[in-house]
Amino acid sequence: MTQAITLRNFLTHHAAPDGLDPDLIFLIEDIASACRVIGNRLRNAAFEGNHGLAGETNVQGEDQKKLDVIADETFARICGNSRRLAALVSEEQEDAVWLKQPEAGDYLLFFDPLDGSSNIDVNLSVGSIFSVCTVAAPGERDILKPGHTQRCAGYAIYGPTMMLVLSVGDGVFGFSCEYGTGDFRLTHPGMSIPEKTAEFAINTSRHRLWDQPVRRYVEECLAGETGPRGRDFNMRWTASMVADVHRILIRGGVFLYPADEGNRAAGGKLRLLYEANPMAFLVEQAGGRATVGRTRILDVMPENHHQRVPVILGSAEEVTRLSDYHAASEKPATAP
Ligand SMILES: O=P(O)(O)OC[C@H]1O[C@](O)(COP(=O)(O)O)[C@@H](O)[C@@H]1O
Ligand SMILES: [Mg+2]
Ligand SMILES: [Mg+2]
Repeated sequence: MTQAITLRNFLTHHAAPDGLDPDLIFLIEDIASACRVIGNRLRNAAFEGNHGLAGETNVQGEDQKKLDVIADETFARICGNSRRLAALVSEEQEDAVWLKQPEAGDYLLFFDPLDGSSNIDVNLSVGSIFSVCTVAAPGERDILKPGHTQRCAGYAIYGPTMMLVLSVGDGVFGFSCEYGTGDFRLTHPGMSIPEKTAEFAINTSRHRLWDQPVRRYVEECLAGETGPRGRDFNMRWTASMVADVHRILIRGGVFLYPADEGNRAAGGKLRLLYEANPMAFLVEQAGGRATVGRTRILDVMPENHHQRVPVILGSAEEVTRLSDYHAASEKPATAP
């Protein structure tokens, strides 16, 4: 069997028609190294006494797991020396960490070091999410970049196989980590999301809090073959965005973490800069759609570093249907 090409070979020769900036290649390789180290720390967590809480809360008021802290430190340590990296923006840090005087074309790295960390102690898949944007002008210390300006986005999934999935704006490519060498090798070229699906993912324990368009959509799916959709739907919810999005990139589906009565004041649940934007970039690159209801996630203008947004993403037909339901519910009632 021929050996699948390595991440470095792919980035150097195949990732973009005009080639990639070598400093971006170095940065992506550093991100891959950080993810490899985090994957190994997860694997050994029980031996190293790293299950459980760190005893601190992060800027979002959430209890940090020991591995949230380890993953955050790992990203900072390994990526922090990347030559043109100007700043690190982490879920676990209140403020951006500036590494150098920013110059035009320098990179900004946004990351959720460990996503789905409530799944660690029950030994289910978790991940790391990342996004890379560029500094537009010398001295600019603006990290509030809309998602359509991302240069690269991706995630690592720590599942039965450790994988790195990424896009530099020309399709989505999945690399599996080879046991023994630790190399990431291209195993999933040109990942694409089928337009149609019969699988949805949402935390249904929040049903009582949903708005009418989401309630309508889910109830129609649950009604199955005899309902308005005329077919049966399957449901999955992992409580780890990386695992839920990975499933959609492999076999289609739609993922919803909408605004509801319980999270509206906060803006939603998922964070724009290091969860929603990178996943929306990947989903669009794979032929799917990603919205906050009607508006494209990638067009949301960020207002703050840890901003939360509603997220609806996946197979284009279902996301369009949900967007239509939102539009219909916003129309003023017509006079009788
Ligand atoms: O527990 P809930 O409300 O279903 O939320 C699950 C969501 O929260 C998250 O775990 C948030 O990520 P973190 O673990 O990085 O805080 C998402 O991965 C997931 O989609
Ligand atoms: Mg997360
Ligand atoms: Mg996290």
